[in-house]
Amino acid sequence: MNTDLIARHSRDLIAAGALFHQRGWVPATGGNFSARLSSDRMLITASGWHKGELAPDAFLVADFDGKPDNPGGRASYETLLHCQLYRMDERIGAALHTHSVANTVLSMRESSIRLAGYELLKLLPGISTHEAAVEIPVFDNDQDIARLAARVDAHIKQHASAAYLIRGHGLYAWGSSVAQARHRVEALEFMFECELKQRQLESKS
Ligand SMILES: CSCCC(=O)C(=O)COP(=O)(O)O
Ligand SMILES: [Zn+2]
Repeated sequence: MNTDLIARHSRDLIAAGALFHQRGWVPATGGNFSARLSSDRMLITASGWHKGELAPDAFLVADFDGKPDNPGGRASYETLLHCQLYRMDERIGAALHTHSVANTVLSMRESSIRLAGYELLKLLPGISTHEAAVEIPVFDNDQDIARLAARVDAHIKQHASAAYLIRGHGLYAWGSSVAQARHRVEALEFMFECELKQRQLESKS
């Protein structure tokens, strides 16, 4: 296994966790992170770690069936959602999952979140102007992660998507690298906060 790549991904994912924790997007032990290592392996957070306090031993290597190389390891409970992304598109290099107030509240109210007119939309794939709109789909939560991953897979293969929400749970976003996935999470969380504030203003007027 490429130890340099593991070290670099671990460092970048630890930094992402610290930033997300500072922003309040990964409370308690919520959230999980991964980065591609090869055509059939990823580095993924072990289950139950606080994502603001990750250390190099918080990660394990697993295949795209979610099976850890080290049989004693316990990968994230949501590992199959990461596997779904890496299997779907070989260009995906990292996937990040957050549990923010904004993404959770919005996901409880609507079946998809329309983001339109934002400059930060340009962080999402294929968008080069604020004069654009994207629909972020919302999937019903499910403790059966294999079943949830199958629903996500079927939908995203039909309707290309930059990210998705799970109702009452959180955001999944991805990119070609940890840096790109992190920038997309930051852009999406910013736009979700704007949407939440706009709805609050609308409800007062
Ligand atoms: C304690 S939050 C419930 C599990 C969850 O949604 C999550 O994102 C963290 O699970 P993990 O197994 O990856 O720590
Ligand atoms: Zn979660």
